[in-house]
Order: sequence, then C-alpha cells, then structure tokens
Amino acid sequence: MSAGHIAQAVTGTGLAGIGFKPVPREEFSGLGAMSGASPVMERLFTQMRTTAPHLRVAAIEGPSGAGKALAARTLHNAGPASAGRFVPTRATTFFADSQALLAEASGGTLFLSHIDELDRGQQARLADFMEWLEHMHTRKVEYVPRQLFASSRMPLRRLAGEGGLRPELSHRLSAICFVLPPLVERRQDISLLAERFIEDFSQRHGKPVRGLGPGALPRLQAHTWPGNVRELESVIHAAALSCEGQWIRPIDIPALNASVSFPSGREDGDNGRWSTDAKAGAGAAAQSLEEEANLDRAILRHVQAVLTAVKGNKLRAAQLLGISRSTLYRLLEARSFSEKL
Ligand SMILES: Nc1ncnc2c1ncn2[C@@H]1O[C@H](COP(=O)(O)OP(=O)(O)OP(=O)(O)O)[C@@H](O)[C@H]1O
Repeated sequence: MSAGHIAQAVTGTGLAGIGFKPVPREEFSGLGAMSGASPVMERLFTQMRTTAPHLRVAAIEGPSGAGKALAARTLHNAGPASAGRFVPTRATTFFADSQALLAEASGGTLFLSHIDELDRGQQARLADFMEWLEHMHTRKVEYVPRQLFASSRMPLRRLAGEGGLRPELSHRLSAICFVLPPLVERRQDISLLAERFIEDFSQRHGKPVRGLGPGALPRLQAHTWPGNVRELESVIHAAALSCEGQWIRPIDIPALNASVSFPSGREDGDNGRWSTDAKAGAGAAAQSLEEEANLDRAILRHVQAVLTAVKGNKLRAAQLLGISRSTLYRLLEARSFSEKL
C-alpha cells in the first residue's frame, strides 16, 4: 500500500478508489433483534422459529455476553406469551422478590438468568417452584407466567454431571435447550454484528457513521473476544465515538486486549469454560494477532515517515496525513506506550 493509500485509509476518504466495498445494509440477516449469518446461528434461528410457538420451559446456554438474554427476549416475542410481559431477573435474586415478579410476569415470560450461580438450597426451591408452575399450567391457571426461560454460562448437563446442579433441575430445565456459541467460534458474524452496532449507534447518537473502513475488519477478526458480542458492541460504540469521518478506521478501534475483564464474565472471559473449540479458535486468533500488530506498525511507520519528512512539524504532518492534530498525538502516544513495553 502506498503512502497515499494509507493516508486515504487513515482519513476514510477515497474508499471506492482502493476497491473498498462496505457490507450493504440489505445483507443483514437474523431473527428479530438478533443478527447472525454463520451456519451455527442459522441453525439456531431455525430451531428458535420452529419451537417458539410451543415453548413452556427452555434453557439458553452460552458464555457471558454471547446473547442469551437477547435470545430469551426474541423467543418471547415470537411465542404464545408475547401479549404478556418479558420479565428478566437474576436467578439468585428471584426468591427475594418472587411475589412481585410473578405478578409482573403473569401471562408473560419469566426469564431467570445465571442459573449456574444458584446454591444447592436455591436449586431445590427452584425445582419445587417449577413443579408448582407445571401444576398451574395443567390446571390452565392464567395468572402465572406462561413461559419460564433460564440461562446458564455452563452447559447444564455438564454442570449436573460435575455435581454443580441437582439432576432433577437439570432434567426439568434442559429438555429444550438453545446454545449460543462464543463469538470466536462464529467469526463470520463479526462484520454483520459490527455493521448493525454501527447503525444502532448512528441512529441513537445522531452521528452519521456509515461502516467499517479499510483495515478495520481484519483487526476485529484477529481478536478472541473473551467478552463475546457484548465486548464487540462496546468496542464498536467506542470506535464510532472516536471516528472523525464516516468510516471507522483501525486507529479508532480501542486496544483489544485478550485478558481484559468483562462485568459478567471471568477475568479471562469465560469462553474457556464453555467449550474446547474456543481454545482452537483462540489458537487461530493468536496466529492472526501478528497481522493486527503489523497493521498498527504499518500505520505508525507511515506516520513516522511523514513526520521525518516535515522535520517533526506536527501540524504539517497532520495536514498531510489528513487527520486532526489530536489524532496524531493519540497515535504518537500509542507508539511511545508500545515502545515502553
Ligand atoms: N446476535 C446478536 N445480534 C445483535 N446483538 C446481540 C446479539 N447477541 C448479543 N447481542 C447484544 O450483546 C449484548 C450482550 O447480550 P446478552 O445480554 O443477551 O448476553 P448474555 O449471554 O445474556 O450475557 P450474560 O450471561 O453475561 O448475562 C446485548 O447488548 C445484546 O443486545
């Protein structure tokens, strides 16, 4: 790539000239508010569409931030309880406020998240509650939740097999089970999800960001996403905020650190506890991490070359690069930070 091309890539101008084609909006696919086009998500959407009209109880499994709560809401919207309310609550706090929550979810859907956090006593109470609910459904009582969904960051059968979940509760919950794989196992969805989050951001904040510019997608695809879709969403929002033009550039994307921690996950993300396939994905990502580093280095090398050419005049360098002085300072800070490591 010539210096001119990098400058174009950095500024987000002249994109057509370097053969850059954004993902057209009409290529968005998914179910309700859920985006996804990878084979594993297509299969999940088919399972959701087929079963949603008939569900009473269902489990939704997957690592933190993979989209379990969104899947539960999507199932509710497509199911027999959609005229009632969708009432989400953390499973551990359900019994502290069960009367009010049951009244709110009457005729609708009660969604208990993080079932894997329940202790043995809470599990026994939940099993009793489910038996009572089933009895109410048999008697066609209408003032109870019509559907009960539960999410877990551990596969329920595995949890039961390891003694972490009462078998009777596992059997009741996981007869119908939907699985959200870690994002690293469906990299194909990254561009679709990113474009969707950009569009959401633009609409919500009234800032016209049109999509990912050249070099941005490889950077996103090189990351292992320990925080899954939640992490991607916050990275895209941060990038769209920093973006100076209409296209997100690699330098707009905040540092992607594999050991970053996320509120609902373990410190290293909880993909590892989810499935061994995630490790394979992490291996592939580690390999492509090189590319990520190279891309950053290419931009920094180019900035350095321009600075040298203008004898360190930062205002002139920023003008030639087509970026603001604050962006230039940010790039130089990133360089001096990486030199200290
Ligand atoms: N397929 C998807 N399409 C669009 N947005 C998604 C998708 N999956 C997840 N999200 C978004 O990612 C964020 C995290 O999703 P969600 O809260 O459903 O995750 P979760 O698996 O329930 O997480 P946790 O177990 O930590 O509670 C939400 O803002 C959600 O809207």
